[in-house]
Amino acid sequence: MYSVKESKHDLRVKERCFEQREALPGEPRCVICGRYGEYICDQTDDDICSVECKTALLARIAAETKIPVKAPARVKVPFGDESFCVRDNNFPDIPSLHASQIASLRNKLDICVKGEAIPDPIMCFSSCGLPEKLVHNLDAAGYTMPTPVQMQVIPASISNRSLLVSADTGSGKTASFLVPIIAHCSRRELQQSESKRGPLAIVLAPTRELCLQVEDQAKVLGKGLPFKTALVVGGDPLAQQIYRIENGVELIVGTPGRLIDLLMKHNVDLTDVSVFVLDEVDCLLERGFRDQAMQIFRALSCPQVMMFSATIHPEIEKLSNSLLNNMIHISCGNPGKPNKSVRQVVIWVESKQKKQKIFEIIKSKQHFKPPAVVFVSSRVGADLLSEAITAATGLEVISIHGEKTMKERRERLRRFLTGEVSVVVCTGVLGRGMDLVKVHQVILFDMPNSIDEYIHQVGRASRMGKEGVAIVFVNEEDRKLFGELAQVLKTAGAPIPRELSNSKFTSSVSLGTDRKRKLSSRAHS
Ligand SMILES: Nc1ncnc2c1ncn2[C@@H]1O[C@H](COP(=O)(O)OP(=O)(O)OP(=O)(O)O)[C@@H](O)[C@H]1O
Repeated sequence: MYSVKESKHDLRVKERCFEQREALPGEPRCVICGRYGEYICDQTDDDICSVECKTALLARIAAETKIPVKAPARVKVPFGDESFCVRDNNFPDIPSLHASQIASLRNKLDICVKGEAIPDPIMCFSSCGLPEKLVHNLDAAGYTMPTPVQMQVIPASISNRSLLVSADTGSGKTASFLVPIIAHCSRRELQQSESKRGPLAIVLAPTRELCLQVEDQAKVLGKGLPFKTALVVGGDPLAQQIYRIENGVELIVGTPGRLIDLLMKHNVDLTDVSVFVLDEVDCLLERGFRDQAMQIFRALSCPQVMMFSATIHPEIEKLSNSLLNNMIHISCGNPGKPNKSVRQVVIWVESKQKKQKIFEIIKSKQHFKPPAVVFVSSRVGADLLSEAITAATGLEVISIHGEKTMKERRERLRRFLTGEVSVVVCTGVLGRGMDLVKVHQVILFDMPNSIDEYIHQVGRASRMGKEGVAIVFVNEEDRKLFGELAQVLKTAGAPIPRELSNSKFTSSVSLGTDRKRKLSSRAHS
């Protein structure tokens, strides 16, 4: 079946991928998971680490008869040092793990779960009967292996359970809800006639930019499948959005206000909507958005609800428990804290000195690491600061905020993402959810209003565990956040400016206790 290449110390063939050690430099690597390629798969001559990965390899080859089989590069799993392959319905010959083993794997992956009968995490995207084309699209997008949040959320979602998911910024939450949505939508197409094509899923997000990004990603992952999307955000002509929906779409991605507007003015049939996602749920359930989000929820008939954020408070848990039955709570990594991969550099700068300070940073070859995002607290401030930086440094700097037209916002974001301009000054519109992959530096020129927004803005400096830096200006005006900020810095081992630690607004808060936002229980299954 397979040859044992090197097994002097342990003659037992490794059944499972996680039993295998990491490969040392120069050693063969498993073509599936990148661990030590201890064996050779006879059928392919590829290096593999275990029976499990051999089965995965053969299944992949069988599934990809039309697609040339390539040996994937070593998979980099960003959180924790290991990736695990657990149970896969496609590979019945692999013995399933006991509940205690699953619990231990979740522990190692930093996945916490709460709820009844929680499905096991999956090992790869070809599990759970996802359409072949979707698996191919994931692979083509470079998603060789699911991230921990995807490992747990995808099977839980496919089992039709409502979910409340908290996971670090940049950990892959978007695909964790898009993959099951696309799989679900593709299934409907097979069963229903072309003439009946009301939407099947709605994703709500708080900003237009985030909706654009989610819709773009949905299109990439759903390419070639019978899966159409509609973007419903303010600033774009409503008539076009209605036309698109009337012509049949599977997924609507939108902001709450525009979606309500559309639903009130037009008769959109929501009967078939069975999946409702609230991305950045804590923001969507805050005053301002909550009524609109609830109005949309009530217009649906018992949908599966999936809620996501890097910052979920107990009140959100309480609210969701009161609205939904038999929910699963999933927490991955260290939600409720700034991403560990971002170095936080907090500097005490008096308000009058802030501009001078940012000019110095941007002029400094040592400190300026473009492309960079600068966060400010007001729209006027964004315009003024972008102009001032241009005047002082000669760099072209653009601003993005809610007062710009949608056309301008799109165009400016495009110029920033394509590298045409290297600095963007913005309000919170880019603070949450935005996947600014090339950005490794953010500057919080103004502290945001809450420590949660701080966590999200800092998170723009790192995706998938890449290292980044957040430079943060603070002064006495931010005193209401001193306690929480000092605690967050202490937990991260980041230096705390003397003025901040000596402030009476900081000292009233104990720096000894960690912010506890994780689910209280680990792996109940
Ligand atoms: N399985 C995967 N393999 C490789 N890259 C992935 C995978 N899943 C997601 N990514 C990439 O990781 C990055 C972060 O993903 P995503 O934007 O979904 O994070 P997030 O958890 O929603 O973050 P945030 O809380 O900041 O919104 C994206 O660039 C995405 O393309």
